[in-house]
Amino acid sequence: MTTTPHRTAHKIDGKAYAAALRETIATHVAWLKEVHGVTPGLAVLLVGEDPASQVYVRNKGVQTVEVGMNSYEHKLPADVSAADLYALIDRLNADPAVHGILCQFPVPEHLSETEIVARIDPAKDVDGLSVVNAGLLASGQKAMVSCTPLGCLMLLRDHLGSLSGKSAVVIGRSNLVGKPVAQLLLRDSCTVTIAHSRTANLEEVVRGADIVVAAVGRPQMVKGSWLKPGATVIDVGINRIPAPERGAGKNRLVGDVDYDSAAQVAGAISPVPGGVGPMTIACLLANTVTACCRSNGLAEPEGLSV
Ligand SMILES: NC(=O)C1=CN([C@@H]2O[C@H](COP(=O)(O)OP(=O)(O)OC[C@H]3O[C@@H](n4cnc5c(N)ncnc54)[C@H](OP(=O)(O)O)[C@@H]3O)[C@@H](O)[C@H]2O)C=CC1
Ligand SMILES: Nc1nc(=O)c2c([nH]1)NC[C@@H]1CN(c3ccc(C(=O)N[C@@H](CCC(=O)O)C(=O)O)cc3)C=[N+]21
Repeated sequence: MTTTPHRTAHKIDGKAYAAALRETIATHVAWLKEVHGVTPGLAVLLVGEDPASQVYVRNKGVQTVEVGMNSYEHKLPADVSAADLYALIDRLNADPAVHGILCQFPVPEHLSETEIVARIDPAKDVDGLSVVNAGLLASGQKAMVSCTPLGCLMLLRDHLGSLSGKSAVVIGRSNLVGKPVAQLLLRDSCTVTIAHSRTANLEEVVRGADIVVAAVGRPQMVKGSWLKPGATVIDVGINRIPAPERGAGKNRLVGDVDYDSAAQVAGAISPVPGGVGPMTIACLLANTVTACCRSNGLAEPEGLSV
């Protein structure tokens, strides 16, 4: 009789990595204050009252202050006019105390995310969403890189060392996550496939990959049986699903990967929660420090960008 050896993937601890990154950031912030007399400042705009967005924005504000930076939170009513929102962005663009500006998405229907992003000074676009930053990244130049992709790449490099020559599949092609993740993997010399809702034979495409990044928004879609044994899996998805076992009306957070089956096959996998999510916020702080240094003509600290 043969027995299959029991495998359990290494858990990629984004929470711990993010905590260490925030310590590094705090050191740089202290140095910027003491030696150069500047305090990095991050402005976060929240339009409307989406409960999940409120939680993220609060977490961002708390962590910004924890590392010694200034946090400017602007809560706007759901029916704010585009003109009023743009006037605020213009003020923040001109404010020397503000080095990073992020408008939390999604915004209400009557506003255009594309136009909001276009209004933000690319030098303060810590979300890396502007055409300028997306173009700089795509052409291999120094850019502000979106926080979630930056966090994914830091975790992958930390776990694998060099990514050169590895085959990578990114599931999802959004401007915020899928596309910039793919650009970063390409820059690190992976052979990159970008999959999306029209991809034929997704399971087979995924099975060829040494690295899988799932940014889909479909709870537990990627199964262990789809994976190449030993693959490294980064789960970006944040989905709330009903959890009646926790009590009536309770929810729990799951990723786009079915963690339990994937952990039997993968070599390493990032969990949800505790994986990419905490990295996103830490990288937002890192981008703000980077933006502050660039705008003051100072050398950029190492370890805050990739
Ligand atoms: N951890 C974090 O910090 C963050 C997490 N997220 C989470 O990551 C996930 C993705 O976010 P985001 O990129 O903004 O989402 P979008 O909805 O903008 O993009 C989703 C992508 O997934 C693709 N897709 C949808 N269904 C399928 C399918 N059945 N098979 C293959 N591909 C599919 C879509 O394809 P198509 O283009 O063809 O429609 C699209 O490209 C969400 O769960 C979100 O909550 C997002 C940002 C930060
Ligand atoms: N302009 C813009 N930029 C963004 O980067 C952006 C956005 N809009 N809109 C929404 C998404 C989502 N997002 C997350 C950030 C942190 C966690 C996070 O901290 N997650 C924790 C758990 C949090 C919880 O328990 O709810 C974790 O995964 O461990 C998750 C998701 C940023 N986004």
